[in-house]
This record gives sequence, structure tokens and C-alpha cells, in this order.
Amino acid sequence: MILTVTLNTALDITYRVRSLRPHASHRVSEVTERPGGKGVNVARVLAALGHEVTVTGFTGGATGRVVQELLASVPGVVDALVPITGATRRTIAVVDEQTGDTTQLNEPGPMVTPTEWSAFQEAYEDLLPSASAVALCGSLPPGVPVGAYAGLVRTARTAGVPVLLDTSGEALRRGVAARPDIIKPNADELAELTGSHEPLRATQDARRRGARAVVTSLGAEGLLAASPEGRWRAAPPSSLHGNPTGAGDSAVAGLMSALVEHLPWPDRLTRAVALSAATVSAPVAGEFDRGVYEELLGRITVTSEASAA
Ligand SMILES: O=P(O)(O)OC[C@H]1O[C@](O)(CO)[C@@H](O)[C@H]1O
Repeated sequence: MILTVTLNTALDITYRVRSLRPHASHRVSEVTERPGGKGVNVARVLAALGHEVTVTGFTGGATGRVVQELLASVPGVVDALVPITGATRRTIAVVDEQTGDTTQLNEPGPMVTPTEWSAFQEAYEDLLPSASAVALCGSLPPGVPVGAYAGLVRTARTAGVPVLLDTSGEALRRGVAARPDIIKPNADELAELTGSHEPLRATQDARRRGARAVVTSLGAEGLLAASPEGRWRAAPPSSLHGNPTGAGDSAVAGLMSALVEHLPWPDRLTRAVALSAATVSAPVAGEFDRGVYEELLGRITVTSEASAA
């Protein structure tokens, strides 16, 4: 199975409003609730692709119960979340129907105690021997040490399990130094890590800091990747309109799925870009439009940076 870790799980709520205006009161035309947090979204996409997936992380309170109930109805996903006393957070995406723009409001998450953090680390070590790969995704809830991902990367490496890290800020900086197999920052997260706003230079710099491979998401322009096997840009034929929430999570799912299938890098990137774009076409995070995905698979352009230079 593929293991995904979401330390800051969430009940993802999507509101659709006719037009979002500051200082105004809004009537919500549609409400959608999904089990969320980045690794949970990755797991839902992987399961839809036919992979066996186990999700771990923390769950607590009434929101945590709703997340687990919703997760139980997703075929192919095994729930190995660790219970805590605090309540799982809500994350809210407000979609403006007129402009198509999405505004995201993410709560910080519950306080995790040192005992709960130790219980998680034990559960993680127990799950790793059954995992073909692990994805560590999203923000850290309060109470979890900032070096948490660095420790989880090291534990995966010791167990011989390939590990992808998708986080930001200091947690990313420390995690990269622990030498994960892949990181998947967006351009802003990469600039914060490296101090460089030139994506190709920053992608290579992140490899020097410890990541074996770096896949940078460039929004509607696709992905930029640097690995020991080469450097590539992968782009969709045109930018799609819709809700981009979760597009990065779908890219991670594409990379993970192609990694465990031992596909070469250009095929991994093709799958990641097609899934990411097909997620923009779907109304909520963690879901993708299968028709768009299958149609796009044959239309992603992958260019070797070495030969393009
Ligand atoms: O852990 P964070 O970085 O706050 O991200 C969580 C959020 O990101 C999303 O996964 C979108 O990528 C939302 O579904 C929401 O749960």
C-alpha cells in the first residue's frame, strides 16, 4: 500500500457564492463537505486511480468523527488515523461563481500533546514495513515540533521506503536536510526555501540542500522537475478554468502512483500534470474529472531542460 501522512487533517468545506465581496453578507448557494488535509486528498486521488492507500495523521473531536465517517465511504482508503483530545480543524474554500476565483481559509488545527506525538511516531513506524512509498503532506498542527517531518523522513529512509515531502516554511527547510526522495513545493514555497525567485535555479538549489528530486508546481504552466536522471518541464496544452484547490495534492498523487509503478520521470510528470489539471476542472479538492484526465494524458508536453538549453 501507499501511505499518506496528514498531521493536520481537516474537514474541507467548499462554499459557492454568487459574488464574494468584502464587508458584505453572502447567501451560500451550495455547500460541500469532504475529508481533507493535503495527504487525505492525495489518498482519495490515489484510491480513484486504483491504488491501495492507508491514511494516517491525527483525528479528534466532532469534526474528526465527521472526517472519519466521510473517509469510511471512500473505497480503497484504509483509515489509520491516531486519536487526539483536540478537535480536527475545518478548512473553507469560498468559490466566487462570477469570477471563478477561490478564497481559502485554513484554521490552524488542534493542539497536539507530546504523548500524542509519541503515539503517532510509534503508529508510523508500525505502518512503514507494509508501505511501498510514503507521502508526508501539509502543515503541522500546534504542538508538533517543527522538525517533525525531518524525523519522519529519516525513519522512512531507515526503513527503506521512498518518501515524498510536501510542506512549507521551516518544516520544509528541516525536512529537506533529512534527504527526502522527492519534494513538491510551489514556486513561492521554493523561493522561501532557497531565496531565489528563478524557478530552475531554485529547483537545483533545493537538490543541493538535500532533496534527491525536486518537482516544482508552476500553477497553470505545469511542473518543473530536477532529479539525478535529468531536468524537465511538463505543461498542459492550455490552462483550465475552475477551482485550483487540491491541484497540488493531485500532482503528488500522480507522482506517487507513477513512482510505485516504476515509471520513468517524463511519464511521472505527464501523469502529475494531467491529474492536476483535471482537478481544476472538478468542483472540490481531492477529486478530478476522469474524462479530462484521460484526454489530457496524450496532450502533456514534456521538454528536457538540458536539450532545450
Ligand atoms: O495543511 P495545509 O497546508 O493548511 O493545507 C490544507 C488545505 O489544503 C488543501 O489540501 C488543498 O491543497 C485543502 O483541501 C485543505 O485541507
